Amino acid sequence: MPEWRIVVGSDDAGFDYKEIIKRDLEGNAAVTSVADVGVTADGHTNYPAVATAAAEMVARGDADRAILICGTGLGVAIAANKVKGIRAVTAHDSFSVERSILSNDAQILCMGQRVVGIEQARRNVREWLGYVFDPSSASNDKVREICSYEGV
Ligand SMILES: O=C(CO)[C@H](O)COP(=O)(O)O
Repeated sequence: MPEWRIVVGSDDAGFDYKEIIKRDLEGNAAVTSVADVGVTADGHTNYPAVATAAAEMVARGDADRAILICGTGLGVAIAANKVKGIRAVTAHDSFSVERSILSNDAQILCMGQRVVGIEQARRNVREWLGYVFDPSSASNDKVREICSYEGV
């Protein structure tokens, strides 16, 4: 079974889901650590700061993957993708979650608390943990093309 160090983050609009998903991750045998870059219950931070903090942890190798939640899952993905080497996607359905790993080798899954129901969001995370990118797959060339555009 793969083992994951996960970082989670959200803005105010994604706080409730972030907390629920964090608890799920802490109880998941495949997860060895969960770091939380905010926001806290009483704190306010705009989504770009949270998303780039989590993405930088992944880019540095301090975490394997990240989950980011905002209202739509869009802003956190845009911000996280500014960090070199990061592939962050917004995905709310099972198939997209699967392909985000198997096609795109994306390290960051973003979801919107105002878009997807909590049970689907939790399921997405459970399934996401079970997928591992296969570098010998036909998708690898395409992922490498993205990386080389970025100089990674
Ligand atoms: O969904 C968001 C960004 O994509 C965020 O939670 C809310 O952003 P806002 O509409 O700019 O307040």
